[in-house]
Amino acid sequence: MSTWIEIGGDAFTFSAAHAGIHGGQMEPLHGHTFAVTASLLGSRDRAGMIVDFHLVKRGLRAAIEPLRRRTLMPAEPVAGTCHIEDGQIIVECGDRWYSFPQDDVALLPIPNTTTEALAGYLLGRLLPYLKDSAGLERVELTLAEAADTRASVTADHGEGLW
Ligand SMILES: Nc1nc2c(c(=O)[nH]1)N=C([C@H](O)[C@H](O)COP(=O)(O)OP(=O)(O)OP(=O)(O)O)CN2
Repeated sequence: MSTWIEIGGDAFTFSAAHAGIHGGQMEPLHGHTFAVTASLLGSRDRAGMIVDFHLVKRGLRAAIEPLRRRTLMPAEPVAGTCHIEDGQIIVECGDRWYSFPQDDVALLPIPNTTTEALAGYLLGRLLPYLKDSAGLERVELTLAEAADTRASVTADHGEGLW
C-alpha cells in the first residue's frame, strides 16, 4: 500500500518578479504569485506518519522565504550577463538591461527563472529537511506560476538526494 501526503498550495505562496530568457532574449520584467506544493510518498511509521507535516512546512517556509518580494535572477544566465557593481545587480540580455539594488534580488544558481528551474531549486532547498525521514521514498515539488501553468520535479530515495 502506498501513501501520499501533500503540503502547500494556497497557504504557501510568494510574490516575486522575474524576466525569463527565451530564445536569447529577456522578456519584460513582470511578477507572479507563485504557489508551492510538496507531495511525499512513503511508508507510514509506527505513529502512522510518512513525515510530520510540521517538518515539511518548516522546510517549505525556509525555501520560499528568501524569494518573497524579491526579483529573481539567474546568477549565470543562459544568455547575456549578470554582475554586481556598486551594490547594484546589473543584468543584460538581448536588447534589455536592468539594474537592481542588490538587496532586492535573489540571485539563484539556475540558468533561467523558468517555472521548472525554480521548482528544481526549491526542491533542492527542501530535501535537507527530510534527510532523517526513514520511510520516505519520493518527494515531488510543484510550483504554480499562474492558474494554468505549473511545473513539478521529483527526487527518489535511490538518487541519494536526501
Ligand atoms: N516551459 C516554460 N515555458 C515558459 C515559461 C516557463 O517558465 N516554462 N515561462 C514563460 C514566461 O516567463 C511567462 O511568465 C509565462 O508565459 P505564459 O504562460 O504564456 O503567460 P502570459 O501571461 O504571457 O500568457 P497568456 O497566454 O496570456 O496566459 C513562457 N514560457
